[in-house]
Amino acid sequence: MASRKCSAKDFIFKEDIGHGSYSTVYKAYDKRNIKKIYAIKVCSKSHIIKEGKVKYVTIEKNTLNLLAKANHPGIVKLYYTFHDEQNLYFVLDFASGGELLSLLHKCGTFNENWSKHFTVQLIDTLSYIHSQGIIHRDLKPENVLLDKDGRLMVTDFGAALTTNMANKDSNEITSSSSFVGTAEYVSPELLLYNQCSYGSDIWALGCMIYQFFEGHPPFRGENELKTFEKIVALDYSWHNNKIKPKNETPPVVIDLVRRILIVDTRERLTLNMIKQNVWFNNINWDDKINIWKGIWQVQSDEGFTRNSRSSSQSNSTSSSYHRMIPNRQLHVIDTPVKNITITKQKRKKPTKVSNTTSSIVEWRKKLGISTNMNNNKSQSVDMTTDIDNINNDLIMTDRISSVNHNPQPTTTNNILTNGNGYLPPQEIKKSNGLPYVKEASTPTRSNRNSSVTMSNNFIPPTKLSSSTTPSSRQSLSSSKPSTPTQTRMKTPSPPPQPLPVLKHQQKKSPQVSKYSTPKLTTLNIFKQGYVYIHEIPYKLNGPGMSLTSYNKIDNDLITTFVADHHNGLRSSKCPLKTLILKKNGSLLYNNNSTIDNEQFMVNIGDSELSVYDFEFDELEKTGFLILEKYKHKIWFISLPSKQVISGGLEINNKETWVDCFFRVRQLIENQMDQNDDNSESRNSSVKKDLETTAAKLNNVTINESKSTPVPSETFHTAQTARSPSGSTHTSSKNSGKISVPKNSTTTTSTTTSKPNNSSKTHSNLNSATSRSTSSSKPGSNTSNINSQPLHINTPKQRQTSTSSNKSRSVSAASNSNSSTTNHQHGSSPQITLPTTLRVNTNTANKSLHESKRLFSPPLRSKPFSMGSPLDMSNLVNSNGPTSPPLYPTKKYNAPKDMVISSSRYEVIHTLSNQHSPDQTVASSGASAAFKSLQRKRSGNEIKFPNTTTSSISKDNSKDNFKDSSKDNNGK
Ligand SMILES: Nc1ncnc2c1ncn2[C@@H]1O[C@H](COP(=O)(O)OP(=O)(O)OP(=O)(O)O)[C@@H](O)[C@H]1O
Repeated sequence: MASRKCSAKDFIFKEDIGHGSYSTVYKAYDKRNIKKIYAIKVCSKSHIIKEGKVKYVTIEKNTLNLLAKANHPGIVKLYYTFHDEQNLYFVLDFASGGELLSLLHKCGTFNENWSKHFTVQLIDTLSYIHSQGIIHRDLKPENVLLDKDGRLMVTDFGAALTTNMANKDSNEITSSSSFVGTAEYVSPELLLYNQCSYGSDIWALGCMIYQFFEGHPPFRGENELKTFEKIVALDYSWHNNKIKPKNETPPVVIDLVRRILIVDTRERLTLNMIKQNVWFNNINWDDKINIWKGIWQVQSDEGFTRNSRSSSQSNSTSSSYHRMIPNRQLHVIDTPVKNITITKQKRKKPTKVSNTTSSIVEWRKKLGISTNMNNNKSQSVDMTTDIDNINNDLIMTDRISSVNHNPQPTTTNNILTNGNGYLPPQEIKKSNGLPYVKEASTPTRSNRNSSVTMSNNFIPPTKLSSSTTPSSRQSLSSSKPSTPTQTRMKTPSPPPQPLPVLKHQQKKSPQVSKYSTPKLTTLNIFKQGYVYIHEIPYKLNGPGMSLTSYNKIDNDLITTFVADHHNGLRSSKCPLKTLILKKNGSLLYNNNSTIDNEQFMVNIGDSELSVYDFEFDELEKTGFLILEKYKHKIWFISLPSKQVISGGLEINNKETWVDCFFRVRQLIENQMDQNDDNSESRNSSVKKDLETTAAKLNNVTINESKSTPVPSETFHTAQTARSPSGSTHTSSKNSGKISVPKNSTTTTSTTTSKPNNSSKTHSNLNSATSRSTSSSKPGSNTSNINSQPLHINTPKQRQTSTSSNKSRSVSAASNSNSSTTNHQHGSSPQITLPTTLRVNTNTANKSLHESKRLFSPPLRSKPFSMGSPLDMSNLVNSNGPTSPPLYPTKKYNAPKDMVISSSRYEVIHTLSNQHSPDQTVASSGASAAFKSLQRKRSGNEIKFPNTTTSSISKDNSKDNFKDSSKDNNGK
């Protein structure tokens, strides 16, 4: 395969799969070989410079470059590097199995077989890395990824050090070093002497072996300083794992770890010595085929000890395997409340190097050790490197290696050895043509052109950013890598819609946002619908949500929980409830059988409330909205399918629950602004609203008639013909009675009555229809750009969607106009349709989204009630408050007193200004969740089947909890 010069245009960027402190990693397909999947690490140049990361990016690039030569299966391979105006790109092996740490968290601990297998692979990999004169310096389970077969791949060489040591199997101190690494795995020589060696990696290996058996690293203090103290004092012990039976760790392993975790590097075992250890007596270190079998290939038994999270379950091994690989996403949509005085925006991920460094300085100061940290001669890159240097010196004008677009050499069959290790590249080439490094010629213009032709509406990031992104979003996402893009631009936003105001509420003073002008509605019920609510109380001593697990609400916990309790969470066993969100923030529920028995659940404005979106999609009725009142309760909220409820007690389906939450929080903030210290009056207002709602709900009529399947054509007609007039379904403001006139849903009143802004709406509607009919396949040419639905699933927009998530966090805290952003990108008005109306073809969905975007529902003025599915579809657009107007050009200005934090604990802690021992735990859980925050909400993907991404995501979402490994194993 001829080598070539690459650019972002050569790849189809899919979902982001992770975030580092200076990068976002995307899954991507090679356009020239669509079966080939890569992980592309995208680093924003400006962010790298701003954060002083140039050095680490350069090291990573150079090291991976060097290590890519031998195709060692234990190292994430770098295939290409390139850059454009904004970003640097690393095209890497895609490790679909995720991080080893996640697997370990899932498992609790590994059994001896797995531990040994992983250790053997680590040793083989480290041997190779050291043989190249490289010290990794940040080895830990987080930096070890797994491929689809469970074969490990070491990654993250940003802290690596290249030495000239002749003896590669020596723990002799090689150099003075900068302080890098992660507290728990940092070696004592680095702490005490500011020096490192190959032995430093071996120290980390020892920590990892310990962790495989015990479930946690050997040295972990309440904070980094305490951790350091433990490290130099060799203060660790075995059998601390309460889940695991005592003495399960074989003495031979304990002895091995003891010989590795030795402070004096001269006494510490070297890799060769480790290989000779009795624990590896059955290992043939030359048998690379066996060594490099994936963990899923070698073991048929469970290779792990279940932890408490799943101990109640005894599912089959294979399903357990599948659940081991996390691929569901928990999105934190938590918003801290205002009046918190942290102003600095938290980074997506803590910058471990600098954090650890400052801790070490502090620690060394305490001990009276020299704190001269500038002894870093071995690192050659100037931290002050400017953008030109990045362009010219650092990155990256061509491929690392020529690429064979065949399946990767990471399968056992492809691992070629010469008995001593890996075949030299030439040998490999001769043997089977697998990739190896070679100088590549500059691609020809025609090559480049051809890739452009293949690019399906690819718009270079620079173009796209200038044409699509409102400044507010840019300002929020300025420090993140801008996303490579491949598809289309977004259509302009619909015009602002008036908000409904009920007459009897007009006396109340209107709530006006500080940052935006919409008159917020005084409609009492913001959102209402049938849901399943699963409530888990907090209990100090577990097992469900005990202090330990509760404090670590992260992706893993929720994934496990949902997998384990799927049936209980959303099934006929779980009775449907009516959930009501009031404008005062009250979230109430009502058991449908006892409709008058309304329960107060929580207040959305509560500072101790966190909200998570776990693959939640209102259109598809998948996933969960998770609400958590800190140390009180967790609620899993999910939506029933239309088959279950046949009709729907749903109002305001134009806005998602999440958007409604945000809007209500915004309202509450405004109220707080207006009357900061009259909590009493707020309480009485809450009470009053509760009473009003209770009275209203007493009169709700629920029509239990079964839904009638409706052909897809009808669906389209119903969408486009939905009346903006409001004549069909209107809410009763006086009686509180909700009823829908029969047969009212087939109205085509678009032409018979006009909404407030009817002319505009009408023209949009027409325009939607014509676009809908004239639209061609996605990506065929730019003329389609304007005909795309509101959500367009491009990496760029996923990026802005990320920003959108972030801005959600901002909004409630700051009373900003973030709902504007949300509405534009993350959550356009949702139309909830009966399942029978849902059409899965691209065209139909496209029509749906176009109609959805352009349709301008009026206020209702007449009562409505549940009816047939068609009734519902009309209800959807004819009721409830509209979203605030959009202000795409308004620049977002964060208020000074705003906090952006992922951690519910941190928020609470900041509020109460107290310290408690569980802070660390809570923060780490939150930071894991915060990582997930950066991912787009699954709904964005599902909505647009026009892109390949959407169909893939859709599949996943549909099958949310049955086959959680599908995405990882099915490639
Ligand atoms: N080759 C890959 N295949 C699959 N996922 C990957 C790959 N590389 C990275 N990831 C995922 O993306 C996340 C971010 O990776 P990245 O290397 O950018 O940052 P990091 O190493 O986690 O953080 P930092 O570089 O700040 O230490 C990782 O945590 C990992 O889950």
